[in-house]
Amino acid sequence: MSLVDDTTAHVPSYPAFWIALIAITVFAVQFVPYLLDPLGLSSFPGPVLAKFSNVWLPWIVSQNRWSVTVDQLHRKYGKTLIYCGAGTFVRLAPNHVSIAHPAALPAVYGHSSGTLKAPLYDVFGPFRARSIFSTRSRTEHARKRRIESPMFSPQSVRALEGTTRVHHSDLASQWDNLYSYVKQAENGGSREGMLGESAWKVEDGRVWFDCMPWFNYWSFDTIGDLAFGAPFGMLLAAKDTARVAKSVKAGLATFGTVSRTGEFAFETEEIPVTKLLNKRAELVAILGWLPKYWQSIVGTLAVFSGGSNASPKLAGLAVASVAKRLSNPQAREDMLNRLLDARDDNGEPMSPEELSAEAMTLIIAGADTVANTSCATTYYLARNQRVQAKLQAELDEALKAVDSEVALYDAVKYLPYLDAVVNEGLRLHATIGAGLPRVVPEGGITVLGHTFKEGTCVSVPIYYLHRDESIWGANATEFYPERWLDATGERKKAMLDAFTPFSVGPRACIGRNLALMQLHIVIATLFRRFNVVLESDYSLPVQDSFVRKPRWCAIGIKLRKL
Ligand code: HEM
Repeated sequence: MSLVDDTTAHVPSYPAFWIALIAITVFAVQFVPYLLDPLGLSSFPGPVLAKFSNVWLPWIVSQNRWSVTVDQLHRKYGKTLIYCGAGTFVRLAPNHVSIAHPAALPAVYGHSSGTLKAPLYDVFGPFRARSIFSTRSRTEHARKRRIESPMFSPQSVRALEGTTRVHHSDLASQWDNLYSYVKQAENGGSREGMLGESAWKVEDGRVWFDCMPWFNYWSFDTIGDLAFGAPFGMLLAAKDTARVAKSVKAGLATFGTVSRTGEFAFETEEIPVTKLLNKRAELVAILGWLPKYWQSIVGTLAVFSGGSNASPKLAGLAVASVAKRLSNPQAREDMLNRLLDARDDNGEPMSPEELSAEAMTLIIAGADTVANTSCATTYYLARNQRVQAKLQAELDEALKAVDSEVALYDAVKYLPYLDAVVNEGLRLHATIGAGLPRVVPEGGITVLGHTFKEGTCVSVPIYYLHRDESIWGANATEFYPERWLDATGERKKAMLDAFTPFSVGPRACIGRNLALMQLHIVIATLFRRFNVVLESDYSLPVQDSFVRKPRWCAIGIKLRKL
């Protein structure tokens, strides 16, 4: 009798066996569908790896080249006329086609398209309950949209202006504080230092600092106040910080029994909100494109631990924001009221988890996007002194009778040059630059003469549409607000058809009116008060992960003579 179990003797242990097994598996999983082409996409051009593998797109995203690569591919294949559509259609994955044409916007995103959000959106929420942004169910989305739309109607947004003013004013005051270091330096004071977490230096009669964190402080405080009746306190502390629930589960459990003293009924901790948000954004933009079985493996890799750890902490922020607001029943009307009053078809209110999911969407979708757009617009204005001077002349004239450091929306809403500046910032930066992926419904859809089968993923790349020379002219990559004022007739129509910073259709941005108000007021307030220049003629460094976030933006400011 053998003392060893030799039943494994038939299993070859040499590497060739395993290599062969992996090769056969890869062939079966990737090449067979490629060869069979069940979605009929073989005629569309694209990178070879993208045609048979789901790894190409997440790889590009991980290299921080998402919008730019898609843009380059459309241009590349546009020059190779042998392909159908001459650059309009590019295959980004075995089942995904990017369609770079304004006419594709209504076909892919419009009310009658019938498309649904793609599985990418499954990775966005840390809660089991879906938010208005992350849900892929049409019925659930329609219910949430009905509840939340009135919060963002033009009238409701106008009513919020008063609450936002204090934060515009705090931002301007903090930049005044920074500028006061110039005078102090002239009187022998220090030439560099810190205001909160913001490093500054004095040179050439200006104070120099990175403005990106300041736009974050301002924007997050504003949304905190609008949504939950209190700012996070970032702007006054000049610090990327907020108090969050240490354990989401413990936080959620207190919602029904929350204390009325303003004290949290659970353990809390301080977190650097925007730093964690950026880490999480990097990770979800990669994970979202991977098949489900890869997501759980990749998410645990040490290299992504920052992003993985960020998710529960940001969920803790939503939980703490809701809990704090619930502890103050006397709070003025805010967005949370609307969510609290909402009832489903069975008369049931939102669960604590659903409330938190919506709160997190409001914080992230509302604050991050506005901060990034404001920063990018500031960059372009600082880089273009001609444009800045022209804007300031318009603001000086329009606001000469206004006795307030913060611009009133009524006074700046219809200023043509300011409006053109805001549009140009949204166009050129393309805060959400990627194509937003949608799944083709049963029966298929036809876009620009091509019928896509059920289950195909289609998207329209915003960054490309905003820079297409055939629409915007040879100077498409320049910051040139005049284009909005000079264009008329067919040309203006073509521009408006391609301009889609907030997307279109039933899943378009719900906060558009609020975003436009915020952008008009903050640009008018800061540029009327300060002349802003860049440290050098650098390109704006951007983290391109779903939202395009400036990584930093070093500027020098000087108080204008008002
Ligand atoms: C410059 C600022 C902003 C830009 C460029 C922007 C852009 C967008 C875009 C392109 C979408 C569609 C996303 C998709 O289909 O995946 C979207 C959706 C959304 N945005 Fe905004 N947004 C901005 C500001 C805001 C603000 C201020 C809020 C609210 C406080 C907000 C709340 C939302 C929500 C809740 C959705 C999901 C809507 C739905 O699915 O029904 N956004 N946004």
